[in-house]
Amino acid sequence: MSTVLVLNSGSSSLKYQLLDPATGEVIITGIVERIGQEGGSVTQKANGEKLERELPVPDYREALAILGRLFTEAGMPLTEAGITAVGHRVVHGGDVFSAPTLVDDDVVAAIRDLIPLAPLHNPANLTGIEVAREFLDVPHVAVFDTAFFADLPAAASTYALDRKVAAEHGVRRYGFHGTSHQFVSDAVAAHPAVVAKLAAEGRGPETLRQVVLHLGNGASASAILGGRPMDTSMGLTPLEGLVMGTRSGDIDPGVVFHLMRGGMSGEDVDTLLNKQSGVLGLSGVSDMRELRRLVADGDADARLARDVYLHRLRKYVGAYAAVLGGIDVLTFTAGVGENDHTVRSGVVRELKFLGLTIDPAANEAASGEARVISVRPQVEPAGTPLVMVVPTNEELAIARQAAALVAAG
Ligand SMILES: Nc1ncnc2c1ncn2[C@@H]1O[C@H](COP(=O)(O)OP(=O)(O)O)[C@@H](O)[C@H]1O
Ligand SMILES: CC(=O)OP(=O)(O)O
Ligand SMILES: [Mg+2]
Repeated sequence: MSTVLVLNSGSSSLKYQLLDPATGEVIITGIVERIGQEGGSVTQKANGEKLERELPVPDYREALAILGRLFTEAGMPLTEAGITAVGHRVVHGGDVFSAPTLVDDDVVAAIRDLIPLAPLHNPANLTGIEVAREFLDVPHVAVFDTAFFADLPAAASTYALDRKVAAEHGVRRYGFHGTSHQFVSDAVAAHPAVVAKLAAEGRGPETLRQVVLHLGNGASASAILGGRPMDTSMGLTPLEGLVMGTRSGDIDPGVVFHLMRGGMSGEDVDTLLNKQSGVLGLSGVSDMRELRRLVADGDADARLARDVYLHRLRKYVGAYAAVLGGIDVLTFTAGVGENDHTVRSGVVRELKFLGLTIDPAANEAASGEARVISVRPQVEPAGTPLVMVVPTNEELAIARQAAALVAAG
């Protein structure tokens, strides 16, 4: 069997999956957490068995060494796992990378040069790549979150700043979670309900207008026409746009200067907006499951956090309807989008004017499958938009792209 190891290195965690890109079968999946901190731990699932262990993880080198040992324990030593490529999630590709790229020393240097654009994400991605290249002598492929959005229309990617300053500092909308937005929007376009809708309306797939809401810890929206992105909510960094677990999303840039004049350093404000804001800043919790519990208990801060979260989502769906000239399919994905039916109904219920509807039974049914959750009339009038839930799978998308590049090479 030919397998791909996918590594998603975060600032303090290493998520990994060993999978077969041809079938999508996941052989081993795990996460090493609290790298370089107290209380390191690893959780792995292999052969239907879950293993959890607390152990010191001083750095990435040790995280990968742990991964190697646990693969051996699971009866799949790294050298015998049939690994033909390692796929690395890299968050920021800047203007340099717009497609999956075979890693060599020059690519490593270019990702390093992009650190000023993604100081929270790229250093960890880079460390993951450097250490993994020492451990595994196979082709390594970098798959960039920004790639799908590389050719956004200029009107969407350009900030209205002094052009010289923007060009000098690489300031533009790059967009993130692109692997997910592409995977999910492709799955939507191929879904039988969507194919049937376009056929009934006598339209080609190039006219399909989609809004995708990727709602995880980080969250972003995209407007997609015929498979091509027209706009997306994250910008120069993954801070702009929707309200997230710990990130503010859109704020008046004047807030930054106001806080700095009030005594906070740039570093302080960066930490505030990225790590202490969003749902966490408003309610004290960042996990939507906990927020739901607090709202159910009548907690006023939690209710406001939820209202702000939903208000922002509705604003973006409305804005993207305007960008696309209408919506054919609105899709929810990622941890919150796939699992929290109250967020879905909270967004859609207020958007009847766009023709969007929600079928409570379909919305609340637990299912891991791609499905339609809008009301399905017996005879669907042409032009009725669909609302869908489509599970994302960034690891499978990365594995497939890595395998395809290696096969082509
Ligand atoms: N059953 C659920 N109901 C509501 N929210 C959920 C549920 N399961 C997971 N989530 C949310 O999904 C989030 C994580 O989403 P995920 O896409 O895994 O994010 P990330 O990749 O950024 O870590 C969690 O913070 C949690 O709030
Ligand atoms: C780019 C980004 O925000 O990623 P994540 O959601 O994994 O934090
Ligand atoms: Mg994610």
